[in-house]
Amino acid sequence: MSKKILILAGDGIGPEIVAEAVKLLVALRDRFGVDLEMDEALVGGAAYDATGHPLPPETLAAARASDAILLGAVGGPKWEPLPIAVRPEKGLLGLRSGLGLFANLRPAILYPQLAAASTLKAEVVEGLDILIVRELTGGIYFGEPRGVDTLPSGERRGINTLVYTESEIRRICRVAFEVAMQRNRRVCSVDKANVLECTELWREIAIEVGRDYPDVTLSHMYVDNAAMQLVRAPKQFDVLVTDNMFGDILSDAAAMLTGSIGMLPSASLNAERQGMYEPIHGSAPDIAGQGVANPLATILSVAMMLRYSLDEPEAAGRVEAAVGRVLDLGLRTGDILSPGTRRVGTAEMGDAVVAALRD
Ligand SMILES: NC(=O)c1ccc[n+]([C@@H]2O[C@H](COP(=O)([O-])OP(=O)(O)OC[C@H]3O[C@@H](n4cnc5c(N)ncnc54)[C@H](O)[C@@H]3O)[C@@H](O)[C@H]2O)c1
Ligand SMILES: CC(C)[C@H](C(=O)O)[C@@H](O)C(=O)O
Ligand SMILES: [Mg+2]
Repeated sequence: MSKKILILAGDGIGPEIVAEAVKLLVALRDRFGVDLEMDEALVGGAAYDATGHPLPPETLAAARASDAILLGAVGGPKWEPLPIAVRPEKGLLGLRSGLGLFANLRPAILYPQLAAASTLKAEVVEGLDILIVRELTGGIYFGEPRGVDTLPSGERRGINTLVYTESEIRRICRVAFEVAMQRNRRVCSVDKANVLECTELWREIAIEVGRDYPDVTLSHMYVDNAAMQLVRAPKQFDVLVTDNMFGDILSDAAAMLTGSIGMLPSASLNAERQGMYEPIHGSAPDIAGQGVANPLATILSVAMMLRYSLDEPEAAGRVEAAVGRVLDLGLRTGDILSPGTRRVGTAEMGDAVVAALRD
C-alpha cells in the first residue's frame, strides 16, 4: 500500500525548500518505485492568514492520517505582533504535541566536502557524526503555569514552568540508549542538575535507564559546559540526550560545525514511529523569496523520513549519496560557499540532487 506523506510548506523559505524536497519525492516515486502519495495542508502563518488559526483542525486530522509529515518552516516578522497563543510557531508545537512526537533526532554530520565551511578547524570537525536526541513534547515549552500575570503591587510577572514526569524522561532516555546501541555506544545526558531540581530528576532517571544498557557508556554534562565542549571538541560526543529547550539551543550551535544550519535535518517520532520531518532551521525571513536558501537540510530530512517512517532504507541511502555527489561537483548555496566552489540557488541545488540519484 502506498505511504501517505503530508506536505506542510509553511512560511518564509518554507515553500522554496519544500518544493525541492517534493521534486525529489516525485523522482523517487517515478524513477525508483518508492510507493508514496502526497497531500498538502496549511500550517503556521499561512494557515493563520487563511483560517485565523496556525493549526487548523483539518491540518491536524490530515497529519494524524498520514504515515509521515514533511514540514518546511513557520513564522516570520509579519506574525510577530500576534499573541503567542495564535502565532505560527504554536501551529508547529500543536503538531508535535498533538501527534505525541516526543523524540526529536537531530544528527550533525559533517560532509567532508564542507570542512572548509565549518566554523571550526578541519581537524576538529573531520569525520564529525553526532546525534542530539531532544525531548520535544514536554519541559518548559509546555509546562504549566505559564503566561503573564499582575502582582498585587501592580507589577507584571512572566511565568514559564520547567516540568517533566519520570515517564517522559524515561522514554526519551530509552530512545537515546537504543540509538546509541546502533552507533558508538556513548550517551551524554545534558542537564542543569546543579541548579534545577527538574533536571536533577532527569539525571537520576538517565542513570536508572542506563542500567538496562550495560554496553553503553553514560556520562553527564551541565548544559553550559556542553555548549562550550560542542565548539571546543565536538567529536568527544556520540549521542547527546537533553530536554526540549537545551536541545533547541545546542542543535543550532551544532549546525555550524557542519558548515551551516541549512545542512541539519531532523526527525520527530512518536511511540508508533509515525514521524514529522523538518530542517532544524526556521523560515529565514532575511532571505525568503530570493531563491537562495539551502534546501539540503530539507532534502536530508526526506532521507530520514525514508529510513524511519517509510521503511525505505535503500532510497534513504540513495538521497544521501546524491547530496554527497552534488557537493563533490562543487555546487554550493551561499551559506556553504567556500573558495573554489560554485554558487547555486535553491532550485538549481534541488535539481542537481535529483539528477545525482543513482541506482
Ligand atoms: N521549525 C521551524 O519552523 C522554525 C525553526 C526555527 C525558527 N523558526 C521561526 O523562523 C523565524 C525566523 O527565525 P530565526 O531568524 O531566529 O532563525 P532561522 O533559522 O530562520 O534563521 C537564522 C539564520 O540562518 C539563516 N538560514 C536559515 N535557514 C537557512 C537555509 N536553509 N539556507 C541558508 N540560510 C539559512 C537565515 O537566513 C538567518 O540568517 C521565526 O519566526 C522563528 O520562530 C521556525
Ligand atoms: C519555531 C520553534 C517553535 C522551534 C523550537 O523551538 O522547537 C524551532 O526553533 C526548532 O528548533 O524547531
Ligand atoms: Mg530551534
